[in-house]
Amino acid sequence: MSGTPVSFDQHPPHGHPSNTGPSTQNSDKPSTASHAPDTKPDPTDTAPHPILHGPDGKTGGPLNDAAQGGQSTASSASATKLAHLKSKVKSGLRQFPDFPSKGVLFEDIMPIFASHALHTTLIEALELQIAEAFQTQAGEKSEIDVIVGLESRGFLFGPALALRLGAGFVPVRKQGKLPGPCETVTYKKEYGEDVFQMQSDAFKSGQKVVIVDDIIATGGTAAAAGQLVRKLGGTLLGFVFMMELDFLKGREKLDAPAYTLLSGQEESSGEGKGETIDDKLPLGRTKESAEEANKSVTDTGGSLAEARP
Ligand SMILES: O=P(O)(O)OC[C@H]1O[C@H](OP(=O)(O)OP(=O)(O)O)[C@H](O)[C@@H]1O
Ligand SMILES: Nc1ncnc2[nH]cnc12
Repeated sequence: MSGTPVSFDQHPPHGHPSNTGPSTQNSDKPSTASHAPDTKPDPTDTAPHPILHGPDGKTGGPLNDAAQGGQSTASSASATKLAHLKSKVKSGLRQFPDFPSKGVLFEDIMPIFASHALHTTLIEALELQIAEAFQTQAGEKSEIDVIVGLESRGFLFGPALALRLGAGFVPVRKQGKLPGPCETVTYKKEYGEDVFQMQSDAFKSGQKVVIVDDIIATGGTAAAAGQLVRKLGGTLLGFVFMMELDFLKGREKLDAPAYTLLSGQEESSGEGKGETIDDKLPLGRTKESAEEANKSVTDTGGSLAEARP
């Protein structure tokens, strides 16, 4: 039913609208469907280490890979902590079928920000994720000069993260909102087309930039932001997302490493490899609508390379 939220564990595996069986995601607590999630600390929470999506799309970012050959106690503790934080963040998500249009399973992140505890946990998790991804020290000034946040949900946590990292914050906004000379890119996203802008003097050429946003779906939005950063002469270190809708393969549109805290809409109830795109479509989405949503940036001013570095 349109507009009715479903919990993380309730939403069916994409591509299987009729499959309403239990999720196999992990032992994270399900979010509550119609009210803000319970945010009390849970001493019994023993979630396994979730997948860290590294730049190659496989398990583990740079630190994790190195860790496989002999992890230090400190990095091991940090990985365990990150796993715990991710599990908490995930408990604050909820899903709305057929929003904003039919066939889209909307991931609602707002309960996370409605809760002081979950909001705090999210910022901590993102800081740790960035420390792992870019080998910075949590709590210390990083080599990152600028966090670029994407309108509008990237504005919810980009500035807080920038403060924690000792970096500046620069917004990418929808067309017509920023004064002065701007760079402009038109792009396609999961549900429609949009135009992004960035002020031409937002940062200095050569500054090190990390782009953050809540969700990467088809990747059109993030790819467009990457183009803007490059138009300004920024050194794009990578992208960080709260969540990735894996089946839409958005990271393939990106030309810098991408890291995500959580995966969404990825379960396939054990069908395993060899699934077609039809098997991976959420809630009645047609192959045609998914392919339409997945079309690349329309006004790129340059081609997008492989996502993997
Ligand atoms: O990977 P894609 O398919 O491009 O989609 C991802 C984008 O879609 C949503 O933003 P939206 O444009 O809905 O704006 P909002 O944050 O203002 O709601 C989301 O916050 C991402 O920015
Ligand atoms: N399924 C989805 N849920 C929330 N935000 C999105 N942005 C693009 N696709 C989305």
